[in-house]
Amino acid sequence: MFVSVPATSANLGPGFDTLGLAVDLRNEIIIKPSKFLSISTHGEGADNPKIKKNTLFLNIFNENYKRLTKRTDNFRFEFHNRIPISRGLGSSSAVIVASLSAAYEAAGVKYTKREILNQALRYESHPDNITPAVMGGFNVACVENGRVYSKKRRLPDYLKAVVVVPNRTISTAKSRTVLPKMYKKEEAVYSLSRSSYMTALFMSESWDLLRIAAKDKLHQSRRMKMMPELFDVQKLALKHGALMSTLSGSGSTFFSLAYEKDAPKIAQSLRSRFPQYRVLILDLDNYGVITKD
Ligand SMILES: Nc1ncnc2c1ncn2[C@@H]1O[C@H](COP(=O)(O)OP(=O)(O)OP(=O)(O)O)[C@@H](O)[C@H]1O
Ligand SMILES: N[C@@H](CCO)C(=O)O
Repeated sequence: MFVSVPATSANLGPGFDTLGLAVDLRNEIIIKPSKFLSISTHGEGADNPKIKKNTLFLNIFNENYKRLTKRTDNFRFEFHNRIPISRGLGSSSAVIVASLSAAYEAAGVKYTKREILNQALRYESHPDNITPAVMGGFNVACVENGRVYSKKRRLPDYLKAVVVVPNRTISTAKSRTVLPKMYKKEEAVYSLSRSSYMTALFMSESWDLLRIAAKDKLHQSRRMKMMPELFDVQKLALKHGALMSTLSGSGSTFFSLAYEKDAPKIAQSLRSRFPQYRVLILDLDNYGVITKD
């Protein structure tokens, strides 16, 4: 069995815990029945003993395989990781969505993507990464009584993502602790209005107004202060034609959306100014998690 799951960029500025989209940078897992548990890890995290063990994947897989089959069986897992870990590209959501999909496939139980998404919410309480990881495309999502209600819009081929991946990791849990418990009404309205406007722009493919919609007062600049050079990344990307440029998830990656023709010059300017960071031009993803026998 083969499972492939995309990286995701959440929040998109003002859509804190609600907006997200998928990019074509995928973790792939090959799973085969085996006499003994066996794991091999390649790519991102392969040199990190904690990631190599892949406890997060195995715990979710085993729990759900047992729930679905009432059995415990052994498998061989081969992990090919491309999503940078703890950099704001949804690495934890990718693991959660991939392990759930793998458990349903291995159990031979019929399922829908919506079921995977609702199960994924048990392991990650905000839906903005898990929804595009399952569905692909741009998604707006909310949670009611333990279920995810979401709407997807496919993304066109002529748009690309330019992502700047710093070498510093930022854990989501830690990055949430720098946020205030209370917000002023003006801050809430500022971001709420832009999050709604951004959703309307994505749904109507009105890309040229995105940079107004992408501003935020809830989390972005508070988090960017932990890595102040990100303000320059954002300025430079916008100066060279990015349609919007936002902190990806809780950081440290910075995500810019651009017309295909502008992506190389945005990437080039970022590479020359920040040679220590990885700068990637990525296709957007409309498929979400994929499984094959
Ligand atoms: N490929 C992987 N294999 C095993 N564990 C992983 C893998 N990717 C992520 N993890 C687990 O998820 C944690 C990272 O989750 P975290 O939410 O902090 O970052 P992220 O999902 O990359 O960022 P964001 O949610 O902001 O997009 C890691 O510390 C590790 O425990
Ligand atoms: N909405 C989440 C995304 C990161 O998982 C946050 O900003 O903390």
